[in-house]
Amino acid sequence: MSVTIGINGFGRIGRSLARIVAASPDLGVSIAAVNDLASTEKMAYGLRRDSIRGAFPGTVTARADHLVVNDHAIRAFHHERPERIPWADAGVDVVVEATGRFRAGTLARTHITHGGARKVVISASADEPDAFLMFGANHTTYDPEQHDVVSPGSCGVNALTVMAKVLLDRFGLHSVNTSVVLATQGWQKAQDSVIGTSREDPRLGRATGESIIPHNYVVGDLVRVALPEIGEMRYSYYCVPTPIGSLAELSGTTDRPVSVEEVNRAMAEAAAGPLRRVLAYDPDPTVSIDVKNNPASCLFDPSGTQTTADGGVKVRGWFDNEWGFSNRLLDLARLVGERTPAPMTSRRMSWSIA
Ligand SMILES: NC(=O)c1ccc[n+]([C@@H]2O[C@H](COP(=O)([O-])OP(=O)(O)OC[C@H]3O[C@@H](n4cnc5c(N)ncnc54)[C@H](O)[C@@H]3O)[C@@H](O)[C@H]2O)c1
Repeated sequence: MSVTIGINGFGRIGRSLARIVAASPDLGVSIAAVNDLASTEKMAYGLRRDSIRGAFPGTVTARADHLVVNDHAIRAFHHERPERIPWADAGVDVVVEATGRFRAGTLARTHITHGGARKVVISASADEPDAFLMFGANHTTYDPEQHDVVSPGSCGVNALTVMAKVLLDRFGLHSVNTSVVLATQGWQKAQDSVIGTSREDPRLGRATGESIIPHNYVVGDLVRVALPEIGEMRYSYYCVPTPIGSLAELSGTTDRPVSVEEVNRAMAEAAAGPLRRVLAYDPDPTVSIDVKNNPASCLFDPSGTQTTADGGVKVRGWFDNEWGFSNRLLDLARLVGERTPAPMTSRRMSWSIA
């Protein structure tokens, strides 16, 4: 069964979703509609040409109110308010909310209450969604009866969570400290614009190419949502001028002293086994650009592992902040779309047939 999605916001994340879906006919996801303030022509151009990903491997054209991607027609809307978008008319089941503007669960829910979609996946660490579901860590807690608006947290949260999950399951983990170094985001400024920034911290309006900019984003709270056993965490988060490719580091204390080899073996086994797709493992010396187009939440780098005799451990992973995260958004869209209970009428019919 294929899940039909609509994308609100055809920016870096929205277009990554479109590229991934176009490249993966077996994914079980199809795009029925997109909404953005931009014209359909600009949406098509943004998908055809990309400074990070290169030219679109196929055809993209704008035709009346449709975006045509490799002969697949996608309805294009241009509404500013989410409650105006007629998702149901376009056959959309699950909306991926990727504008960055409607991160609040209450606002995102209007895609359901007004637009007629069944479920919403917010592409960011949302405010009060029904659930935060990090793939590979707690996505199995999804409850179709309770969870209509869900969020996978952020790209950094996912990278940290999968490494924490392996350490926690294999060795026990507490006293955790994390760092994320994030590639440039679209909302950052090329020149100082501390008044123009929508962010509270004026440093986030400083010129992105000039500085390492601290961001007081509370990444640790969301790792704990997925893995409450690890307890309180400390965290730091920095924005840097690289165009794509980000870094996550996590340190903590294990229940018993472990060796570097044990940690790396545990990560390699998880990457080849239960966490395949969300965790990748690469022993080749890696720098951030090497992770570009990697679909995992985290590309584990065994050269970053350190341990101490008293149970201290430190690990390092890379992540493509757009591509890996967009893959998780699609995983989540498929999860909530597939497990959406059938409407009452058809449910009653299937009971009577049984
Ligand atoms: N880029 C990343 O690496 C990344 C990673 C993880 C999460 N996110 C999150 O995903 C969200 C989107 O990020 P992005 O990088 O794609 O941003 P972006 O700025 O590239 O894209 C946002 C898009 O939304 C459109 N938009 C803005 N207001 C709108 C409205 N009212 N209605 C319809 N469309 C509207 C814009 O025209 C733009 O095309 C943000 O919340 C961001 O924090 C981004």
